[in-house]
Amino acid sequence: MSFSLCSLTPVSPQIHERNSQWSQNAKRSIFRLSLTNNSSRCICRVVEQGLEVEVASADTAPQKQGPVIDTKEEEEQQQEVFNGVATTESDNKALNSSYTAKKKKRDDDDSYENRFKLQNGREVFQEKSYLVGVERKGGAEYLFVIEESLKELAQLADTAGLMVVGSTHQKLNSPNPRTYIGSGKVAEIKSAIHALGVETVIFDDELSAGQLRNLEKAFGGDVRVCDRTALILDIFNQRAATHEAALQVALAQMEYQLPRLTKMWTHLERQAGGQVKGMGEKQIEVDKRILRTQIGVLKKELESVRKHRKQYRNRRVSVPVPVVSLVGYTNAGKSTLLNRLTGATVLAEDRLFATLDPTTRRVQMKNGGEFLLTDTVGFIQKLPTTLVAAFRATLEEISESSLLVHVVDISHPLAEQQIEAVDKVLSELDVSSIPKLMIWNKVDKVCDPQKVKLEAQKREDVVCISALSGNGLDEFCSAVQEKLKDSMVWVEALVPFDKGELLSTIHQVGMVERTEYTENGTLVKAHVPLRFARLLTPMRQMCIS
Ligand SMILES: Nc1nc2c(ncn2[C@@H]2O[C@H](COP(=O)(O)OP(=O)(O)OP(=O)(O)O)[C@@H](O)[C@H]2O)c(=O)[nH]1
Ligand SMILES: [Mg+2]
Repeated sequence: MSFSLCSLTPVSPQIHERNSQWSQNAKRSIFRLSLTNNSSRCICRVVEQGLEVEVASADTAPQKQGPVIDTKEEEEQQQEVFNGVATTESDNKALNSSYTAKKKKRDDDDSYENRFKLQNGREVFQEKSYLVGVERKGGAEYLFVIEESLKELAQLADTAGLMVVGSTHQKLNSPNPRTYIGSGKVAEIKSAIHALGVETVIFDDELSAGQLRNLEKAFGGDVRVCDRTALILDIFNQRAATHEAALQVALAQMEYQLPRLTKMWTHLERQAGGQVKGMGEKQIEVDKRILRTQIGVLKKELESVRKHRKQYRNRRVSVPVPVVSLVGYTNAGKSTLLNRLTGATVLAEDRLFATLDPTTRRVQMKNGGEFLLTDTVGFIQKLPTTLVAAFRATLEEISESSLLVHVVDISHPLAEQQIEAVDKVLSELDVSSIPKLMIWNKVDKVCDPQKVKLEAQKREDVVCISALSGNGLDEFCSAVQEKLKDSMVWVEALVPFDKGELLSTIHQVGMVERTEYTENGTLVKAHVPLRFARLLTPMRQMCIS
């Protein structure tokens, strides 16, 4: 299959990687789409089956510029000024200002070099970004107040490897359909762009294709405009570590991209002096067709990957150990908890969206009981619908669990809003019938842990823990067991002596209340998962007779 170069609106801030700009995932059978918006370096690169299919214009990474000024000459000039060799005051001033300009240029070059940072094991160029938010007048539409939402956006930008140099917000009745913000605000941001050397402007809400285009035009130059969704997609793109996650992210990026493919080819008409009028429009159609084909191919590939995972899951189900899923806001401590309880080594760090792929590990309790614990992708407010849809299949694991453990960072000032945001996503996933347990994590970080613990005791189904220190983990396991018991059925079965392995499975997956040895076998009274109870049916009958 081959794909042609197409011109696309920017999906996200370009994270310039030194040396290997495109090849990070080259061995994976995925489509990798990276974009820049400068018309001179508009690129779409598609990688399939580990092969680079087509590449055009490699002029993407800003080349490191060599020092523009001759340091020696500059030092001599400076000496002359300080030694009073310059004859007149105007000469002095001229030399001074020339020196300042050259020094600034050299500092810029130095800071340019310093802006290459190691990010997720890759060296990336930190673009200077400026954040913009809109607060709706009288609207209780959003969970977070604008300042907090922008703070979170800054965290997202930092996670993506960008350098935030400023931010602003505006109160509006409703967003401007052309530019999202008002014209005065556009002008204000434009001045900030010049003053701060901004390269990317990030909006806290999803922008339409027209708004993106109009804003880029208004800001002028090479300034890139993107929105929260594109930024999150970019982080996911950087973090996707498995084949399935990479496919899901690529699909979400393309679906985000499709409606935004407009009017990018009008430069062709201008170059041809109007003789090829309509050519731009045609090219958009071609681009859209290419993208739709790619989306189709990706969906098929995802389907086959999922089939595989399902088969694996079915095999797992044959041993009916209850599955407990950890859900929660990003950075709440889900992976830390999984690691602590199971000795797993899932990446846990103080960054948003550290985890994308589910990881399942066995938890062995002190009383011999077991359950499987699954760590999942974190949620966030204003989670793009394209992403929820893309990750639906991964999150389906959640819908097959016996219990959902909602992990909350109780030390976070917006813990309550984060709980609401998580509940909102869970309601979209249709998992309301699964029992839930809430964990207030990071209790070691709050000012008054005792007060928080007392508050938790007053509530039903809340346990206080510190995943980091291990405090409260025994209570957590007991609470999980109690909750699991609610979803199990009571059985009394007579297990023949030659079925010893069944007896140990009952101990493993259920909660045994009593065992008695009789002439015909072992009489067991226990709570067991429904699926397993069915397996015991013949023995239950024996018991009844
Ligand atoms: N003080 C304190 N820090 C914690 C605790 N649990 C987790 N953390 C820290 O919180 C940060 C985020 O932890 P993770 O386990 O990566 O959070 P997560 O919920 O898996 O995050 P995502 O994968 O991004 O959704 C890390 O820096 C952890 O060390 C805790 O109980 N106390
Ligand atoms: Mg995690």
